[in-house]
Amino acid sequence: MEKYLNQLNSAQLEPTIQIDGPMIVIAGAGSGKTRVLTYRIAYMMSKGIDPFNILSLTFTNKAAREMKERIAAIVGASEAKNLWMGTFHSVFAKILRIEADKLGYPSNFTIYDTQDSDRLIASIIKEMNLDKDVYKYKQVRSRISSYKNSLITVRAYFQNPELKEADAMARRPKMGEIYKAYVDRCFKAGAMDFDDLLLKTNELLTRFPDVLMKYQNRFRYILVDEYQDTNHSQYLIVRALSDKFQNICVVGDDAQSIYAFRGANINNILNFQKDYDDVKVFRLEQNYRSTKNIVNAANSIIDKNQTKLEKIVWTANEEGAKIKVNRSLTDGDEGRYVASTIFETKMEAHVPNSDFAVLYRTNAQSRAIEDALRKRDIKYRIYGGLSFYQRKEIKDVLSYLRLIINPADEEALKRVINFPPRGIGQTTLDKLIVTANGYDRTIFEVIKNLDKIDIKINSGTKNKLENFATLIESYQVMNQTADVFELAEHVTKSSGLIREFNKDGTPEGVARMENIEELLNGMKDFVEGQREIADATGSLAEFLEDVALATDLDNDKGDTDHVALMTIHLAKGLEFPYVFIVGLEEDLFPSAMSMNTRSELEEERRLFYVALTRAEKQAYLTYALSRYRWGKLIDAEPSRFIEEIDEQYLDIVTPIEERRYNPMLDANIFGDVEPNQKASPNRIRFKPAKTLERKKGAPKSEPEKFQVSAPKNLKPVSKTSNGAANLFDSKLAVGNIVKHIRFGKGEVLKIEGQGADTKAEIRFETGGSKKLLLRFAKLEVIG
Ligand SMILES: Nc1ncnc2c1ncn2[C@@H]1O[C@H](COP(=O)(O)OP(=O)(O)OP(=O)(O)O)[C@@H](O)[C@H]1O
Ligand SMILES: [Mg+2]
Repeated sequence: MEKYLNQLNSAQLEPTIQIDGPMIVIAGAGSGKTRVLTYRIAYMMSKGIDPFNILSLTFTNKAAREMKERIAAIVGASEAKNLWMGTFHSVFAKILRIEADKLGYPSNFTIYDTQDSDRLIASIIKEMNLDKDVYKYKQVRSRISSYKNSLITVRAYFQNPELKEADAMARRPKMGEIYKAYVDRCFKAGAMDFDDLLLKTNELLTRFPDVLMKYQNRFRYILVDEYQDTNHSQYLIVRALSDKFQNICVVGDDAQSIYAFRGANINNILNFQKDYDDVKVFRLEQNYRSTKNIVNAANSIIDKNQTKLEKIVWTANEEGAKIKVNRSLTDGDEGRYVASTIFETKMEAHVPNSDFAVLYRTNAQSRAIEDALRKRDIKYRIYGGLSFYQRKEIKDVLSYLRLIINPADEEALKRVINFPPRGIGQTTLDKLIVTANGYDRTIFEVIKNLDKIDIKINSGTKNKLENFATLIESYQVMNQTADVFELAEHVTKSSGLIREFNKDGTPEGVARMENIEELLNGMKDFVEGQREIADATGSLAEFLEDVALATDLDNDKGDTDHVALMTIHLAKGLEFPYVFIVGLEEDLFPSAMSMNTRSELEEERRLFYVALTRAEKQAYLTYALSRYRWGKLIDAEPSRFIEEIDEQYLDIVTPIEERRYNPMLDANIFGDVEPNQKASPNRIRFKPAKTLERKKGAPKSEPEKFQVSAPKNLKPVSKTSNGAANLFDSKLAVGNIVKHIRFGKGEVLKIEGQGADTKAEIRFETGGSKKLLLRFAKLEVIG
């Protein structure tokens, strides 16, 4: 037997060497699903299967790259080159380029990113004179996205009165018209958005049986990772392609299905056995990633979900440390806790930054963490959010490049026609758009034919427009001989972009220049790197495709040693020795928007399961008692997910819950009690109540849920270690001047409420007055 197969346990070996027929591996986190896929491909190749016939679909391009590297290490780099591996989007974008003409698209079609789609939708809403507060472009985009992922084309939309009714009920009766205009405009611009890459592939495979047959014969063996998060459109593609040979292997974990909000359908995994004949089902039970504590805690969490496939997950790994639960006063404190813990762990355990990940529910939470890490001089990187390629200056450069390849690209043209400023105003652009729509031509075609068509533009402006077109055409000529790097270098200089960004001399301007430099460096790398890949030529078109489909995770060259900051959604499939899950508060995680139904709440719980199972050695759960959200400081209470974990797996650094005022606990809030109470018999404990699920509509505060018992030897104190007064005990009066750790100096305007609920309204010098709950606010009386 092949030597590398020794690196699998017997349960993993079975699906690895099962090559023919439909099969599914359903298994919990960290049990080696991705490993099975990787080794299976290597095994198939060693059995003589042509890599050309293997299609492997992964969740990120990074995952595909890593898999390919691993396979290359086993079977040799030259063999692995020919594998088709990547995300659904990147693989099918390639196929669509080959077959584009069948669908009436140019093979060099542009891929619109969400920013491009948003801009186009906003522009259509404006052109149609619709109320932009009713027709919010992001909501409209996500609605269009859900039509596309359910394969509802414009025609299907108008044939189905129920859809129109549903949109009318949602106060958006013109949704269908916007959808149509959007689709028409994309088509005319030679552009596909992300959803089109799947929708058009489906169209291709259903309308052209010969094309379907071609790819069925080509992809005789299909493998899909993270199958639980495929949407309907992806599902149909896989079905169609695998229909002839039925050599389809999918792996997944229903407990990790977390993309329902983007159309992922958990039923795809649940129904797999019904979709094919004689499906072989494999289960893996041993987790290799995490300690016993983490595995057991994760099991205890997911147990609370009703909709799930029963699974066993166990590990032979060591017991490990308990999961640390930490409470902070504010999000700022939470950040400081994370940063100092990382700092200390690094010192003690001599581990690199890259051993740590901080995971959060929403991107906005990263700021407080970043601040604290910066203060500690700990290098970090934020994944997600605005990707490098979406930064303004980068998009400007890319827009010029996109126009070279596809001058019909309306969004690229609108971006740079007057940037750097060349005297072509918005009025002119509006005229061009209206004329282009009227003649059913592209804006670029209109510019090229100004003399032949009916458009009122003065001769000065005409000249400017013609010069712009000539500039783009000169780049097109250069593109025939120059490589991406040479071309981009020329474009940034001759278009005036460099001059424009250099002009202001501000730090922002400098940063923009550095980013452009970084882009050019990346292009140089790309040109060099492409020589290593079969079929790749290092062309501009290839570069733009890479960029359009790059997720932020893909840009990670692994060159610096940094702490990873990302949303939980992005962390799927990854693993880190130390994982912080921050912001574990009701309304944040679980999200306030996902608590209306049981199924939404169960998806949040799966998200928590995904987060926890990323940790190898140590997991930290943190929450704050107050947090800035939407520009306001609001009170928060601990997430139900903390309560749901069996407490034997937890090490509660600070007491978990005090919904009623408790002086013992307050002493601790103010930092008088040493947090390190690990060995103390007097630790504050809580006991979860019988029913852990909060009933819909039930009040949030249910004090009887917990039996809080305070350690006897703790005394409430009124002075914190940094000297600020515990104002709950003190006599704060109207007119006092106080200092707040965050807002600075302020005057007390009003005091209301009693006991634990005492609040003070304070007008701060930094602007505005705020109401603060005294037992949480760190106030120092200074006058
Ligand atoms: N038989 C094995 N021996 C040693 N290590 C293993 C074995 N199987 C898996 N691992 C390791 O365990 C970790 C988890 O494996 P893998 O990422 O394949 O799990 P997964 O089921 O895909 O997890 P997830 O559900 O999070 O995607 C990896 O570091 C992997 O290398
Ligand atoms: Mg995996």
